[in-house]
Amino acid sequence: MAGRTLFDKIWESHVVRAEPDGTTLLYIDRQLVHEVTSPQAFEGLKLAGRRPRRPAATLAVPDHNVPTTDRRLGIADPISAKQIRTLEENCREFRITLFGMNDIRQGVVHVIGPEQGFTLPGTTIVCGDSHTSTHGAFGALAFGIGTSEVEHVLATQCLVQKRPKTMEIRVDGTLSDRCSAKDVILAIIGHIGTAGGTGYVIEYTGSAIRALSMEGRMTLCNMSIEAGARAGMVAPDEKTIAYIDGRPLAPKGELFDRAVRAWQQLKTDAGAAYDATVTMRAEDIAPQVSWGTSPGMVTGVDQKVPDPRTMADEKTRRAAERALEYMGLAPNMPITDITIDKVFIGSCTNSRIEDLRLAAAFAKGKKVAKSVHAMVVPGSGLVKQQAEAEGLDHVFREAGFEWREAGCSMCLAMNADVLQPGERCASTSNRNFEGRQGAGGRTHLVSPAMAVAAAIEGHFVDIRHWA
Ligand SMILES: CC(C)[C@H](C(=O)O)[C@@H](O)C(=O)O
Ligand code: SF4
Repeated sequence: MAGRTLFDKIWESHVVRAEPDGTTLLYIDRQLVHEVTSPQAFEGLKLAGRRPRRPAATLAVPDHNVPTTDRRLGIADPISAKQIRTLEENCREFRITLFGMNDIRQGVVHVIGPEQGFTLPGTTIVCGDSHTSTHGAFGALAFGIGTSEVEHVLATQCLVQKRPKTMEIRVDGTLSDRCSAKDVILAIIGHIGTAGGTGYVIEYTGSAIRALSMEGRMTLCNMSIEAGARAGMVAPDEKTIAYIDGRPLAPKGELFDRAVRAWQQLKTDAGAAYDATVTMRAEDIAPQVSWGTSPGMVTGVDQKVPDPRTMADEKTRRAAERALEYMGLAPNMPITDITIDKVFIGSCTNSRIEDLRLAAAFAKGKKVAKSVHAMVVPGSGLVKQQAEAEGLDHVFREAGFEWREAGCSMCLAMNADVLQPGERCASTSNRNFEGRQGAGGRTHLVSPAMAVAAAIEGHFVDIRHWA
C-alpha cells in the first residue's frame, strides 16, 4: 500500500461511514463555540428537544463582541450584550463549559483552544468560525463550519463531509532575520492566490516550517482559509509535544505518554502522494504588507504599490483598480511611503505571548508617532496576565500603545474598536476586506514587528533594516 499523508491518517481514523460517492460521515472529537454563530444552533436543539450528544467535547467562549476596555462597566452595546448573555444561558442550559467574559481564561476562541490543551494532535476540531484552521498547527484536522453544522455536531458529534484533496506547501531554507510566520503565510497567499487552496487541505512542510515555534505555526495555519483552503496543518513534533505537556485540558501522566506515542505516528509517510505541491524558498520572503482589499493583494515592503495597467488579466486589473481606489493609494508608490493612522496588534493570527514579546522588544524605549493611535489586544486573559508578569504592558504603555483586555476587537470591529471612514491601519490580523475594521476603514496586513515599526515611524518601514 502506498504511504498515507498526515491528512489521510486523521481523516481515515474518523470515518463513521463512507458512501461510494465519497460523502462521509466524520466523527468530530471537539467543538469550540463562540457567541456569534451559536445562538441559532442552540435554538435548533431546543426546538427539536435534543441535548448535546457529548457536552464535555465542547468548549465555549465569548470573544467577538466583548469590550476590550474596563469590563466592570459592562457592555454598552445592547446587541453585543444580548449575544453574550444568550451564550451564557445556552451553556448553562446545555451543560457546556464556558469561559465567561470575566474569566481569566477568556480570549479569542482560537487562542484559548491551544492554550488550554483542548487542541490536540490527530483530532478533528470544528467551530462555527473560519479561522478554526489555526488548530491545524498541532497536526489536528480543524476547520470552520456553518451554524446548522454547529447544531448537527452538538446533537450527533458527527458531520457530513466530502473528502477534500491534499496540497503540500513546502518552504525550505532560512527566513531572513526579523521575518516571521506572518510574512510566510502572506507570501504564500500572494503566490497561490486567495482561491489557490480551494478544495484542499494544506500540509505545510519543509525546514522553514519545522523551524517555526508553535505560535508561528498557528499564525501560518490561521490564514490557510485566506488561501481558500479547507484547513491547514503541520505534523506534530517535539515542539508540539512540549507545548501541550502540562496544559490544563491535556492528558496527564500515563495517558499523556500513550498519547505522545500515538502523536509520533502522525506524519506523512515517505512516498505518500499529495494531490498538489507548491514549493517556496524562505530566503525569497521579504516582510510583507498588503496593499489591497484581499489578503492576496500583498507584496514585499521593499516593493511598490502595483500598477493595474501592467496586469494582463482584465478581472485582476479591475479588482486592483477598485482596491487602490478604496485604499486611497496610487500605483507605483513605494510601500514605505504609505503613512498610517492606527495600529492594531492582536487577533487570532498574532496575539499570543510570543507575538507580544516580539512586539514589545521592538517597541522598547521608542515612542509611537504623534499622528498614530496604536493598541495592543492580547489573545486571552492568560496571555495578558503572562505579558504583565513579564512587564510587557509597561513597555507598550511607555511607548504610547494602549493596553487592552482580550478579544477579537478591531480585527473585525464587532465591538467598540472601530476604524473611522478613511482611516488607515497597520494590522496584525488576517482580513483586509472593505469595511472589515469599520466602514471605510483601510487595512494593511502585516506582522507584529512590522506593525510596531509602522506605529513608531508613522509609515511602513523595512523591519530588516530598522533601528
Ligand atoms: C464572526 C465569524 C463567523 C467570522 C468567521 O467565521 O471567521 C469572524 O471570526 C471573522 O474572522 O470574520
Ligand atoms: S480574531 Fe478576528 S479572525 Fe480571529 S476569530 Fe476573531 S474576528 Fe475572526
